[in-house]
Amino acid sequence: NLLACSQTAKPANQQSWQTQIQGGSRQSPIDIRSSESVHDPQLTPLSISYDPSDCLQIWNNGYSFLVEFDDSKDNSVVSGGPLENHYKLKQFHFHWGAENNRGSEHTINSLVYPAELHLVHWNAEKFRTFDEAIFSENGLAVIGVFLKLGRKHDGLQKLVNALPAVKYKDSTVEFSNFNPSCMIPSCLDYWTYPGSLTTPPQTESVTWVIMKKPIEFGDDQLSAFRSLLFTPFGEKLENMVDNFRQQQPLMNRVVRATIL
Ligand SMILES: NS(=O)(=O)c1ccc(C(=O)NCc2cccc(F)c2F)cc1
Ligand SMILES: [Zn+2]
Repeated sequence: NLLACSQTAKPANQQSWQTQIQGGSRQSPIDIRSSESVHDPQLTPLSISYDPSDCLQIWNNGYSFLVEFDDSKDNSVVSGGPLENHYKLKQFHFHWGAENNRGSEHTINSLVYPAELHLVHWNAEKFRTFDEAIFSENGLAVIGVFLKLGRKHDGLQKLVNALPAVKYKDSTVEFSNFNPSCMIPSCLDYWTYPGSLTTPPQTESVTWVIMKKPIEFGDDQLSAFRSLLFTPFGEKLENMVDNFRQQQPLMNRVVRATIL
């Protein structure tokens, strides 16, 4: 008939107001409902090994601050768990809120954490560069670690002390000999699901590994994150806060959980 059907079928839990990329079916972040996750006995522990000498610099890219690694060698890698290949660490960054009641991108049974760490790795067995992997199925593996407020995190302080040098968008500072292993929880239990980048271009190339246990850090350390700026030197000061994306519909995905 001439009248186009206005009521196209939408996946049951897709909300019209969700900022869905065109036809996105596996967007991130999501709310992880632990009761709906599937315990998968085949999920082995993650094998994570980082070389602090691969650490190069910190860069304020106007979304977050990235600690970037030399991915020309094979020293800082993650494998095992849900990953078919070994993935090289490219950078890590954080997402946080203006206030303590928001900040993380993923949530656990709707529980929000004040910040979330993302360790971004790319599949160096299947692709030649990070830029190629970012646009490819199984191209990236991002380890997410929740941060909760409590005791000061001694390992993080070296990073916090460098932040004033990258206050403005597009500033960078040399940063070396930092081992990101200090930010991995001692409990290696995790959830895993197929998803996307949480910032543009939101490509659906990410195997997400979300650690079940948070790490702790101090109020002053979170304040240092919040004193960064979205804006370049000379422009209106806009504090870098609330740099997290809204949760996206699960659609037909299953979140798997370890039983370690
Ligand atoms: N928050 S997250 O962990 O999901 C995430 C991880 C990495 C990137 C990224 O590298 N973007 C820059 C970038 C680099 C190369 C090519 C790109 F298209 C691109 F967006 C964005 C989001
Ligand atoms: Zn991120």
